[in-house]
Amino acid sequence: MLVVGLSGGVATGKSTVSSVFRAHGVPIIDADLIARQVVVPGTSTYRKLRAEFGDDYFDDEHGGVLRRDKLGKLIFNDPDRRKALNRITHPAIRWEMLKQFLSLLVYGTRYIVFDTPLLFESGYDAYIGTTIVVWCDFEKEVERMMKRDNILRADAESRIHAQMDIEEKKKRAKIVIDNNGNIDELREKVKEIIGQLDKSWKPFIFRLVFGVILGVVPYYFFKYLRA
Ligand SMILES: Nc1ncnc2c1ncn2[C@@H]1O[C@H](COP(=O)(O)OP(=O)(O)OP(=O)(O)O)[C@@H](O)[C@H]1O
Repeated sequence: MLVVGLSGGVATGKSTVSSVFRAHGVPIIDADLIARQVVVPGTSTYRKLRAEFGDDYFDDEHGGVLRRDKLGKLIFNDPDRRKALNRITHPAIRWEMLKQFLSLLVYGTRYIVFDTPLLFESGYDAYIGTTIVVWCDFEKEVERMMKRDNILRADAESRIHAQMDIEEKKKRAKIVIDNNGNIDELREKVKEIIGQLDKSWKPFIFRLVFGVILGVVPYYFFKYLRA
């Protein structure tokens, strides 16, 4: 199975791109969604977060849900608290991603999209088949974020600056999508990429290599046991 990593800047259009893949029947592993799911009340990650950050960061009038905005502000300016958050949440996120990946592997999907804003920062790009970066000009990125999230320009700009430079991401990507046009143009570009991926031999090669490994490893293992 070919894994297609999808990344970009903040509000450059990743979700819009992944929705086109989804509509085409391609499974998506959505890192943002998983990051939200692992901290819902009742999970062990939730309990650890509550013990670490205290009741102020949880909204008990609404089921005790995590106050993401408040925690986001805290960790934005405090690297130690950010490390504490990552130490608690990252193992759960990685485990959930692995579970989803393995179930899709068993299911036999030709390729999947792994949608994660921190694809390059996390170093996952080194392990996956191909990478897509969707970008737009800084000014458009700021405007789209301000409109979608109803935030001030200064907040939008600082969120962009907190991430890896988009030019660096573009350099490291195999496929770069320019999202300076309108949404329909973006959708057309994604459909073209889907057409190329559908024709690609890469998923077949990945399956062949995986199949060989699955056959060869047990063969030598049992040979070794019998010797
Ligand atoms: N080509 C476009 N023209 C106009 N608006 C767009 C375009 N592409 C995306 N948008 C809008 O910009 C906003 C951000 O897009 P989207 O949510 O897809 O970005 P994202 O990269 O997934 O964001 P995030 O980094 O927050 O996860 C949305 O409101 C979306 O509708």
